[in-house]
Amino acid sequence: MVETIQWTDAGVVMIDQTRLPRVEEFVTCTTYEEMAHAIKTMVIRGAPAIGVAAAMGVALGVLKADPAQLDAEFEVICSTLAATRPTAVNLFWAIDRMKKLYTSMQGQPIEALREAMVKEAKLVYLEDIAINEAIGAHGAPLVPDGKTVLTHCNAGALATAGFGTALGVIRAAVNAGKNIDVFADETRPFLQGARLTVWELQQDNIPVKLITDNMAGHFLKSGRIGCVVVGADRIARNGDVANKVGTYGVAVLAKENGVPFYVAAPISTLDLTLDHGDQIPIEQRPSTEVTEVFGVPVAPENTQVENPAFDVTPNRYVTGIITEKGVARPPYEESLPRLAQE
Ligand SMILES: CSC[C@H]1O[C@H](OP(=O)(O)O)[C@H](O)[C@@H]1O
Repeated sequence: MVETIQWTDAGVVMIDQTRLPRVEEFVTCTTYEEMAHAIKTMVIRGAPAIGVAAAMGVALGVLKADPAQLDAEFEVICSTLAATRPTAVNLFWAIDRMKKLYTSMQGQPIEALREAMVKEAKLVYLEDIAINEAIGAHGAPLVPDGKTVLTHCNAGALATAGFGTALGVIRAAVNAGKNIDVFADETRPFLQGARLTVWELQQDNIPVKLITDNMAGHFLKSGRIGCVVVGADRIARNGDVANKVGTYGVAVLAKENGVPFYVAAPISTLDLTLDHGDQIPIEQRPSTEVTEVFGVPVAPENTQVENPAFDVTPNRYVTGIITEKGVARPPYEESLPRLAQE
């Protein structure tokens, strides 16, 4: 299993996901500023993974903060990390969790605070792996045996602390003895599918084929796809799902062809403060992600670009939302809050 991120005595070590699959290179962050940069530049990416990274980034910041300016510096640490990427709610969930711990330790010696912060960040990491395994266990029975699973982007070990959410469901189905293979959408423009999902599944010897994004409809119509399983970055209380751009199109084509469309995500991806998905902030990313591939231009100079990193899939296209506490079914306004409270 690939190691996405690790807390070490030398700093937080993570595989540089901008270099995969050609280069397996690691980055070590020793400050919260370096961690913020790693999140913003997608050295580490994926909703749960950037939540873990943010928690570790807060701990790094507290380790180096000036005890005489602690409250002011802690605020800057959290706001800097919160400003990195707007869509994945896991980032804000993790920062809020570290803030609650900080508040609960007011007046305690700096050494005790630092130790508690590091311990909490490590706990966020360990809990995420267990959560993903539970998501896998709930999702595996939903995967039709003997068929192909279509997935979009990367919601695997590389998008989490380990095991993955959508790929966790796939891993659990394979571990349960199901005879399945995977079609991975390349997922332009950042190519998480081509560069990360294919690489991950090959590491686990799970049969995977790469398809281009514009092939999804053809295969969904073919009868070959047993189900679609994707991750999520933020889910509103009505079950609208923000995920990597292109997910919406896959979901509509899945419904058109009667293919179940599942979203696999931890409860920490729910944003029950939002009534519907149109309220979810959509990150706009640099034009060069669209006009270049590994620095090679694929469009004329000065090409104007739109590059929304996510889109929102309305709940009517979502067959079920697989969480660590079970599978939510429509009406999501009732099932999601109930699951979140369990
Ligand atoms: C485990 S869900 C990961 C989720 O995050 C990805 O976005 P990005 O690669 O930009 O961080 C994508 O939406 C995945 O579904």
